[in-house]
Amino acid sequence: MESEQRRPPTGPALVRFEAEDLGHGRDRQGRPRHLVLPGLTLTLHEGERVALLGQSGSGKSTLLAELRDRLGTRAAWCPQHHGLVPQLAVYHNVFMGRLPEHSTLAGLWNLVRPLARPWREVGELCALLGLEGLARRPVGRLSGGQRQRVAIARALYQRRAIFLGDEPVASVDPHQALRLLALIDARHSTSVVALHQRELALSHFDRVWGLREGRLVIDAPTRALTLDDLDTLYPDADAPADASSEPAAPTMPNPEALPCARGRP
Ligand SMILES: Nc1ncnc2c1ncn2[C@@H]1O[C@H](COP(=O)(O)OP(=O)(O)OP(=O)(O)O)[C@@H](O)[C@H]1O
Repeated sequence: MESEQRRPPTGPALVRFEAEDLGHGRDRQGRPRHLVLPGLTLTLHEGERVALLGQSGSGKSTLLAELRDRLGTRAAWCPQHHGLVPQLAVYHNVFMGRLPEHSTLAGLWNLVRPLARPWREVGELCALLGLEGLARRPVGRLSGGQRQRVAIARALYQRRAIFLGDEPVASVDPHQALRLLALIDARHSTSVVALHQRELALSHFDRVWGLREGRLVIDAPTRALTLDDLDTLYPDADAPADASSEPAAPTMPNPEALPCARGRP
């Protein structure tokens, strides 16, 4: 199990950024108006499971949006705020994951009267995600954790090779987070998942991308990293409870020691 979780990536590059400026909006030269990640150099390889870390505002969603653009229909997408329609039932929200694949008529018909096959498929996914019996319930009447699982079900329903998730396990307990990540892994050969649970990043993923102040400061296999390395991504985190001691200055991982400085393993 351990070796499976930490397998080194061997697949070809799926997306490569080479000193690229990522941000929001475009000026006349096609450069971002609001620059978030200047000069980003990064490669996503097929077969990798990547944890994307960094404090709020560090650019995780910006990077995921760019990956999503480049990967197009190869990637399933689970957005940060779920993107669900609260008035519609769980079934319809999950079905919308594949709406572009259906004709307009089939899509509309299915809203009124669910078609047998998607009804069965969505029901199976709901059962896997602990949402049994909720297919007809409007999403607006679900708990935060249940909504999160509906958003994951919708992404799984897309049946893509790659999974991109913006904090898809933020509202569930650690045990459930592991279960959900296992379901995601079982259905996708490659994933990039933004999250804040550092232990989970080290225990579950092959690689960490760590963003801080507009820079990719960690790009390393998890086996080469410690929790202390990941702590450096959160300079604004609360000081230790022991008020008598001087707060320790944040220590960046030694760049020479990190595999992103040494090249790929
Ligand atoms: N549509 C947008 N237009 C302009 N600036 C934006 C836009 N979306 C985000 N930003 C800015 O880009 C920066 C990075 O935001 P981003 O959402 O990528 O961070 P994040 O790491 O995902 O944060 P969080 O963990 O809070 O979701 C922030 O300064 C944010 O204000």
